[in-house]
Amino acid sequence: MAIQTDDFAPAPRVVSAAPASPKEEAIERALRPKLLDEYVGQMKVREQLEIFIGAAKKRAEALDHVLLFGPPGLGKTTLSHIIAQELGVNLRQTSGPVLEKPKDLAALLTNLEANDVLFIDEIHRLSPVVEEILYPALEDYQIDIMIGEGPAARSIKLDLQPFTLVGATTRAGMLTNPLRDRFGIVARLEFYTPEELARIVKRSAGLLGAPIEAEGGFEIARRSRGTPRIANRLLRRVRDYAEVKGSGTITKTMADKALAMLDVDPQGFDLMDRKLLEAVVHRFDGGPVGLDNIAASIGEERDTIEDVIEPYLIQQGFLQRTPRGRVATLAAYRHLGVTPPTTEGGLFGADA
Ligand SMILES: Nc1ncnc2c1ncn2[C@@H]1O[C@H](COP(=O)(O)OP(=O)(O)OP(=O)(O)O)[C@@H](O)[C@H]1O
Ligand SMILES: [Mg+2]
Repeated sequence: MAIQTDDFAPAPRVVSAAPASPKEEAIERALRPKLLDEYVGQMKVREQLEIFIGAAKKRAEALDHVLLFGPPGLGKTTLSHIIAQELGVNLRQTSGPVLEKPKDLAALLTNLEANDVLFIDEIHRLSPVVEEILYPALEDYQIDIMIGEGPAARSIKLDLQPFTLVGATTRAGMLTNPLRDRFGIVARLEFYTPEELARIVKRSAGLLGAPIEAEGGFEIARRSRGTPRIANRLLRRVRDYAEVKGSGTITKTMADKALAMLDVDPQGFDLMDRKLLEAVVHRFDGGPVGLDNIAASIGEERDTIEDVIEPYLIQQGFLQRTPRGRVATLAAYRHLGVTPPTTEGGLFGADA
């Protein structure tokens, strides 16, 4: 039997929101809902899309361009596939950093059939020259390409089939204005509630053939940082645990024990979350502290902190982003079991 190195590689971070390995990506694909109706949560986005997709289909037109943004693992890629599926068209998939030259994008665009979906992941990382090509394509379904070289070079216009661009990004703020303005539908994905995640866990357990009790599922859901990717990952780890240490059924006790072993605390925070909170509280007196200082202090990339770790801590009210830097909230002190400072002029006095 072939050994997959990946089976032995230490998991970088059990609640990291990025797919851990090619193997995990394959499992994710299998768990991905295929239709809008199976897509749990994100009511607002789903409602919008249902209407706009219905209308586009009725008129046999291309759907307006869609921008999906939100933290990793919330279902952007999944949604892009669903959009194509619901429209009944092909999906072509690429990503910002992969499109190095204008001709890379031109090749994709000219191969699209009428009303197809082009999905560009990490669209904030498109190079400016490639982005230039995209503007007229989005607006008039046309591209300008250069033929020949030197003095003989000339630019010709090519007509494209009408198409829908679906762009995904973890950072809408990093898109240039002209690009952002060309999306007719802009959808922000939100963290999921524990109830929604419990539905996802239940569905995934069914697909994986893993017996699960409602309370076991809810425990996993509650500790998944609001993120379906993490919920599915924890589910698989808890299943392993229940198979080895229990009868195979995922009960609340099994979930509790497995998650404690994985260092996921009852709030769903993992070591990195706690490290960040501890750094802000202990080393920087609760803040305000700049991102670079936090990054240096916990040995993590700035981008990872901003895209992956912080959004959930902020959404849960443990951390605040202020113009002067990051500030730990009372909830953070409480979570770490540390008495918050009561000084006037201190953190909770000065700005109040
Ligand atoms: N609304 C949902 N309902 C059910 N499952 C979901 C939902 N959203 C995401 N998932 C599951 O979570 C996994 C991760 O989702 P997806 O890959 O779409 O995230 P993403 O936002 O594209 O992440 P990234 O920013 O890392 O690209 C998918 O495999 C899918 O099974
Ligand atoms: Mg994705």
